[in-house]
Amino acid sequence: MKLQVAMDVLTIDEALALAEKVAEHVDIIELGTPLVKNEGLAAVTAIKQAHPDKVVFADLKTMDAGELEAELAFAAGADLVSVLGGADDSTIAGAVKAARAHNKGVVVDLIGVADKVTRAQEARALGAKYVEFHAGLDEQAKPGYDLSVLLTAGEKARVPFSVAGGVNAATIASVQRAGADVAVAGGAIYGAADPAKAAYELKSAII
Ligand SMILES: O=C([C@H](O)CO)[C@H](O)[C@H](O)COP(=O)(O)O
Repeated sequence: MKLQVAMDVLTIDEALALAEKVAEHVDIIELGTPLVKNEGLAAVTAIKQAHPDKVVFADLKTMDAGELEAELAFAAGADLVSVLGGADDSTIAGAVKAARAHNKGVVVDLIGVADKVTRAQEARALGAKYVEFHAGLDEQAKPGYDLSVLLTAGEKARVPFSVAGGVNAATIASVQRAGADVAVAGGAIYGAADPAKAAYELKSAII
C-alpha cells in the first residue's frame, strides 16, 4: 500500500516547505483542493519541479468540463487528478481521455456519493485508475463519524481504491487490511508537531 500526503495548506511556500519535510516518506504528494483554489495550478508546477520523482496528485475535485480541467492540470505537471464521483459519466470520461493523451491517471473521488460501491465500479469501467473512498473534513467533524464505513465499502467494491478521511497512525493498519492501494493522510501529517516524523511513522506502519 502506498502513502499519500494530502497538503491542505494554502500557499505554495507552505506546500514546498511541507513537501520538503515529508517527501522521502511518501509515495504520492497531493495538492489539496484549498491550495489549488488559492494558488492555482502554479502550485502543481512548483511541487512537480521540486519533486520530479514523486507522483503528484492535483485534488481538483472536478465536477464539470472534465477533459479541459484535467488537461490543464496534466500540462501543469500533475500525474493524477481527481474528478468527483457525483459528476456525469461524460465528465469522468473526458478527464480519462485527457489522462490517456498524457499517459497519466484519473482518480474518482466518492465524497458525498450515497452508493459508493456501485459508483466505484462504474468509475472504474469509465477508465478511472482507482477510486477514492473519502469522507471530507466536514463529514469527519460530524458526531459519530466512523472511518470503518469507508473501509467496508472499499472491500466490497473490488476495484483499486484509496481511503481518505482522517487516516492516522491508529487507523492506517486497518486501511491496509481492507485492501486499499493508497492510504491518504492529511491532518495526521500537516497538523503534527513534527510532520516528517508523522509521515515516517505512517509509512513504517505499512507492512
Ligand atoms: O481531500 C481532502 C479534503 O476534501 C480537503 O481538501 C483531504 O485532503 C482529505 O480528506 C485527506 O485529509 P485528512 O482527512 O485530513 O486526512
